[in-house]
Amino acid sequence: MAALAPSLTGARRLVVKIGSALLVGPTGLNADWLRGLCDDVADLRGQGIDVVLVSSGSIALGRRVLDLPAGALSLEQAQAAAAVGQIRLARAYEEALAPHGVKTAQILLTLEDSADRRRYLNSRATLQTLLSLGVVPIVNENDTVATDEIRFGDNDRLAAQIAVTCGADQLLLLSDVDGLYTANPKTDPTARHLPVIDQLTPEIEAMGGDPVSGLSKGGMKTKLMAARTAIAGGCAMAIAEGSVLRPLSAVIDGARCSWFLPENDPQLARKRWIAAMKPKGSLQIDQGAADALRRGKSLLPAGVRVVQGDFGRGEPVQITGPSGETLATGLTRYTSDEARQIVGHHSARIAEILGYPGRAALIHRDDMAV
Ligand SMILES: Nc1ncnc2c1ncn2[C@@H]1O[C@H](COP(=O)(O)OP(=O)(O)O)[C@@H](O)[C@H]1O
Ligand SMILES: N[C@@H](CCC(=O)OP(=O)(O)O)C(=O)O
Repeated sequence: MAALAPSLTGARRLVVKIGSALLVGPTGLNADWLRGLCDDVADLRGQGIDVVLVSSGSIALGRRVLDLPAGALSLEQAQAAAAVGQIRLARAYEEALAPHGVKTAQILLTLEDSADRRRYLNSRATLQTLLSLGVVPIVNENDTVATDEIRFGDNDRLAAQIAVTCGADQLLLLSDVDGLYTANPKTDPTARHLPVIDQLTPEIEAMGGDPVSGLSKGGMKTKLMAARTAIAGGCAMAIAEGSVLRPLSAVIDGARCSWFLPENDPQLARKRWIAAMKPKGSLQIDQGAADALRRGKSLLPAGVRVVQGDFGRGEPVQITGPSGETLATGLTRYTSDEARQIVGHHSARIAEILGYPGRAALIHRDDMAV
């Protein structure tokens, strides 16, 4: 059965969620661990995989800085701790990724941001743009305003929402447990590990218990809720033990984990998602390019005749045929200004025309719904 599990190196876009207990230890931030994680992230980026990090830890970090007593915090204390901890958390990621030449961005969201259409579209566009610029976004809940989220602790679900929002094909929850067991393994010695879950049955859902660790919020319950969101959106989800020094390498090398398989084909889900986007502009292509698209090829600048509209990298554009008929929607790898300069030219001339190197395709096949 384990043969069915996807591989992280096969991901196109990967979201990794980091639980508080991994990042923050008794003496504060686990700096060596964070460095190892970021080494892994940089390796994956180097392989052309987009990476988004959803990181918990602001409250755990902030409460140490503020010397707050052990045990449950009041809502106000938790919000104050989050405000203090988040600034350090974001800085720590920035410092660990900068030596690899990887840029970072901080995104703070609440669950309401995905419920409100305009805010959802804005956050999606920002994420897309950051990813198309090669940035690794560091996402957390906006704990200082999201009271419910603090009470329920929702970074597992937030991560799943982010994964679906940005069209990720894999979501990895790094936790203090190496996957889903038939019962909580910390309290039930008979609990059995489940390597691959291909359907979220009521029996599976009933296995999700609360956390035991004092720093964590959601336990297995919110991870199963996250799985529901992710797999329905065509995104495979894994739960892995993350405390080893290079946690992503460990998963790649076969460390035990649980995979939840997507209900829909991730490529198909992504294509549907692209097809539903409102185009920011259009590209009229010639007959040769239209034929190539039908044969499953990417769109090269040489086959484009006219560029219309004003769009940025990673934004949706409509592709029309020689007589103006709609052929596809795709995410462009060049801005409208760049596209206007390179269309009609062979891809080998892109660097010479723009003054910097770029991708051969104007729209890659994977980013196109025909
Ligand atoms: N069926 C289960 N399988 C595995 N872990 C479970 C299960 N039910 C409850 N748990 C608990 O969930 C914990 C993981 O969730 P949590 O502590 O919230 O992690 P994180 O901080 O990574 O979000 C485990 O350490 C375990 O105590
Ligand atoms: N947003 C909160 C964490 C909430 C949460 O989900 O925590 P965890 O169960 O450790 O992933 C914080 O940064 O402290």
